[in-house]
Amino acid sequence: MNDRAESAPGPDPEQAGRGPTGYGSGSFGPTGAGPVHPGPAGSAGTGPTEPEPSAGPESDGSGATGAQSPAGAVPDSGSGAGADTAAATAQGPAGPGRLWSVDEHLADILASVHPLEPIELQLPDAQGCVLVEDVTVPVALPPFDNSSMDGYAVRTADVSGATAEFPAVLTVIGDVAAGSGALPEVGPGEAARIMTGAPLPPGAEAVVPVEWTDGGSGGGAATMMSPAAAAGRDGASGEVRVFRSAEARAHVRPRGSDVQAGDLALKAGTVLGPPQIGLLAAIGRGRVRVRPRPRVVVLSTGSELVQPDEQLNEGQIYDSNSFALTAAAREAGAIAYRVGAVTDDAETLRATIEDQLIRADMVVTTGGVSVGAYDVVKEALSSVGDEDEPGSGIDFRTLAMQPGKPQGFGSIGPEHTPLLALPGNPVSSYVSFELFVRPAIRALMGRTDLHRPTVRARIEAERPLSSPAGRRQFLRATYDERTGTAAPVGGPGSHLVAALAQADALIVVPENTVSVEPGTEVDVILIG
Ligand SMILES: Nc1nc2c(c(=O)[nH]1)N[C@H]1C(S)=C(S)[C@@H](COP(=O)(O)OP(=O)(O)OC[C@H]3O[C@@H](n4cnc5c(N)ncnc54)[C@H](O)[C@@H]3O)O[C@H]1N2
Ligand code: MOO
Repeated sequence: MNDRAESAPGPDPEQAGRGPTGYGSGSFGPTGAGPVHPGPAGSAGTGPTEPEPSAGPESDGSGATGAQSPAGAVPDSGSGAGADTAAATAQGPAGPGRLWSVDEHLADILASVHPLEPIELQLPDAQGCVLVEDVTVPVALPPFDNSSMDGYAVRTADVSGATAEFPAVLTVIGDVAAGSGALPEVGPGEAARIMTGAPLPPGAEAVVPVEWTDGGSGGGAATMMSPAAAAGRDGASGEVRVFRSAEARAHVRPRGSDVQAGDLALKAGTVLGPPQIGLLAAIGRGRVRVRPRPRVVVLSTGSELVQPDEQLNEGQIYDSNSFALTAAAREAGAIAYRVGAVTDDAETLRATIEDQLIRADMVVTTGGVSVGAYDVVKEALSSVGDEDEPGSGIDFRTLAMQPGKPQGFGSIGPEHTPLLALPGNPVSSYVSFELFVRPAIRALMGRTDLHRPTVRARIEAERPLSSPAGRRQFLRATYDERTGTAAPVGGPGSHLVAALAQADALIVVPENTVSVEPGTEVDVILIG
């Protein structure tokens, strides 16, 4: 179960509906989905069949108070930090009203996410993966002395003192091309025409570039060689005039000058980027042991959601979260599978997730985690844990942050696959992804650089920024490295996807700060 194919999955893994068919009908736990599946994963609920959730008063800071609202204006006018903090205080730290800090939530997630077991992968599939073995060099690079220029392989004594006026005249004994096996011996008074990368023939001590010679033409300095085919190998015989002397080993790349046999090419823990993949290929390694890229299944929930390109009817909106988060998961290093929106029906959602588990190292859902009557993720997953399995099940929490207040996290299914249930508001889900999912993906990959870089920057704004008391706020911004400033884009509203698309940074306003004056230095997370 949940076996990982060594090769990359089929084409376009992001495509909806690529879920496995015929997956066993076992349930998540005591209250898991029954054996009745709604259909292939991804096809479930792409059309809204449930009633629309009623639009309750919004408490997510999406009101008119933008980033430039007056000092002290708290955008979260609903059950914001005040209410949350009061509840937490009233009910104690472990009670249902407990407010969790961003750091606590992240720590809990990272404590339960472990690097995936290493596997052997073909080089192209290993890109972005963490190497788990020390790779040593089996043969020296370059494997033989070779020319760094197109020119003539010569004996240095023969060209000593050569000038344009008094050139050395050598007999050309043949061509040495890259890949040449049988090499001509260069004797006194002789030269072999040699191409870049070709082995230095025996007897030769240096290479003179063709530009230092007449190229066999009998005239002045050549700009290039006469093509072997076109010239009927003219130039590979006859005479060549050399206009300059050459030091021993000039334009020769010595065997082993890059790496020697037995050298450590790459050490365990290296992230395989393009140059590292190139080095492995150069030393002849076609397969390496790495931690695989995690397979992350992204599914959005909401009966109001319609896929792009489809007809938008009254009250419907396009599903943007599954696209944004699938792209973000891929960018974080995962193999991402996008599952289309699932309707607000707990059984459908449970069955869809169950269908996906076979190809998931992690599941990410969006929407349905708040307190609405149709908050399906909460309904479907609150009770999937197995009482006999410590740590199993999904825990729904209120976090002291904006956006991203409601969050779910836990593990699901027989393999205890981590599941993060993010809030549905598009900015909330994206910010939550950055803060929680991305580090978790990188932890699964065995990477040590889990987090985005954070810099200190001065706020560039016309008016003070307001932030809800008791919540760490993440304001979308553009960061200017040159001036060391960050300027908010859009306001704090969790629905502002257009502003999010302009942003490359998140301004972090601490929990105990309700107003930030322009010019103040703050932490800024670089997400671009
Ligand atoms: N009475 C309360 N209402 C709300 C509270 C609260 O504490 N009390 N919290 C608010 C906060 S904060 C957030 S965040 C949201 C989270 O709600 P859900 O996770 O249940 O998300 P939904 O209700 O499903 O959707 C919220 C919003 O986002 C839109 N959405 C959802 N999915 C997508 C998608 N895939 N692509 C684009 N847009 C999506 C959805 O249409 C809603 O507009 O709850 C607040 N309410
Ligand atoms: O502000 Mo909610 O906390 O929109 O994610």
